[in-house]
Amino acid sequence: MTTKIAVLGAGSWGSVLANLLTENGHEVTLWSHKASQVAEMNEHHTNTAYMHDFEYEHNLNVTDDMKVALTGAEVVLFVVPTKAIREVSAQAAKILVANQQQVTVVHATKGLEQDTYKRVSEMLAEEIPAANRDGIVVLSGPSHAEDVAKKDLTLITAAAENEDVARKIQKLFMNPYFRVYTNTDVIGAEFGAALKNIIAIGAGALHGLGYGDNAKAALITRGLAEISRLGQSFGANPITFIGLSGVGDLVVTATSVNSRNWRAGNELGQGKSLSEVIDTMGMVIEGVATTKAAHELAAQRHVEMPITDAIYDVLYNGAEVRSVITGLMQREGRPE
Ligand SMILES: NC(=O)C1=CN([C@@H]2O[C@H](COP(=O)(O)OP(=O)(O)OC[C@H]3O[C@@H](n4cnc5c(N)ncnc54)[C@H](O)[C@@H]3O)[C@@H](O)[C@H]2O)C=CC1
Ligand SMILES: O=C(CO)COP(=O)(O)O
Repeated sequence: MTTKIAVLGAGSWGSVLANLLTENGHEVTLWSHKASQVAEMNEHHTNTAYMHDFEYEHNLNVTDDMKVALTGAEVVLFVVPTKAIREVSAQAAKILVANQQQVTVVHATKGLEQDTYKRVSEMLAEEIPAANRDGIVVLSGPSHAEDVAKKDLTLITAAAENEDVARKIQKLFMNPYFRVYTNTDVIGAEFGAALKNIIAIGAGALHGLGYGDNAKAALITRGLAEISRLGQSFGANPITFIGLSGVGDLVVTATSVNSRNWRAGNELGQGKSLSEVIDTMGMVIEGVATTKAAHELAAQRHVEMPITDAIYDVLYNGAEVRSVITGLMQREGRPE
């Protein structure tokens, strides 16, 4: 059955998800706020600023008019960076309310809001109270756009409090190379998604400094412990952190050259400054802002997150990566 879907955000992930949904036979309109990008995608079916050497389905509609994208849509997928979620969803809510339209809201964004520390689904629930028919569905898991574009095998999770709604979204995305599981632990899925980016920066930094596989495996393992601690303090199910949206996403992000967060960490490890790294990436490095939010949130809730704190010191206080590693290694011995 064909579903009419609006995808808001045409960076690497939004555009590739929109392409996959189009391949799956749905009627998809992708919205971008950049007119030049819309022209390129409609005329040449390319999106060179975000995806090199990739040709999109020719029947994927791209527009810079959000009303065109939303009108008639049954499902709206948000894939803008965390810092743009409120602005874009408030704009969408106005259009949906004026249209008297009810939609299923899905997001694939990975981060926490600055200062409020809210999860993306909390922001969306606040911004789209009237037009949101089903609660929010979170799409998360180990899924670099670059691999999905190549139709490499990818498995992710659709998390929603209402399992029927998660199943509905699962069906839209499933195809022979893209397998979707359902989960009802929205809190766990979102904390796993947001916090793994912090650890990926750390893993990249270890690589940039020349550390070996033992160090990287240890960082991933102890990183997962602190992700899980903070998530559980909000009621997340610990099992979620050993699933696709937990360890799955952590492993891919903390080991892949496709990861923007890993690459940022690698460049920091090689001695570049944070501003240089941000200026040259050209895409969002969610882990930088999330490190600040998680560091502050952990302090507020008295949750121990030593790796996050160390990465915060590197990113925000100018600490040397090697010296924070020494600090972590010399912490008092404790049971695992
Ligand atoms: N790239 C990937 O492989 C994956 C990314 N994600 C998540 O998806 C989200 C988006 O990431 P990417 O697509 O990689 O980012 P990106 O940097 O490639 O693209 C972001 C897009 O959002 C647009 N945008 C930025 N600010 C905006 C605003 N204020 N209003 C409207 N549009 C705005 C940009 O123009 C761009 O089209 C992030 O939270 C990321 O963690 C999740 C899974 C995979
Ligand atoms: O979340 C991702 C893969 O699952 C993408 O991570 P990066 O933003 O680090 O590329």
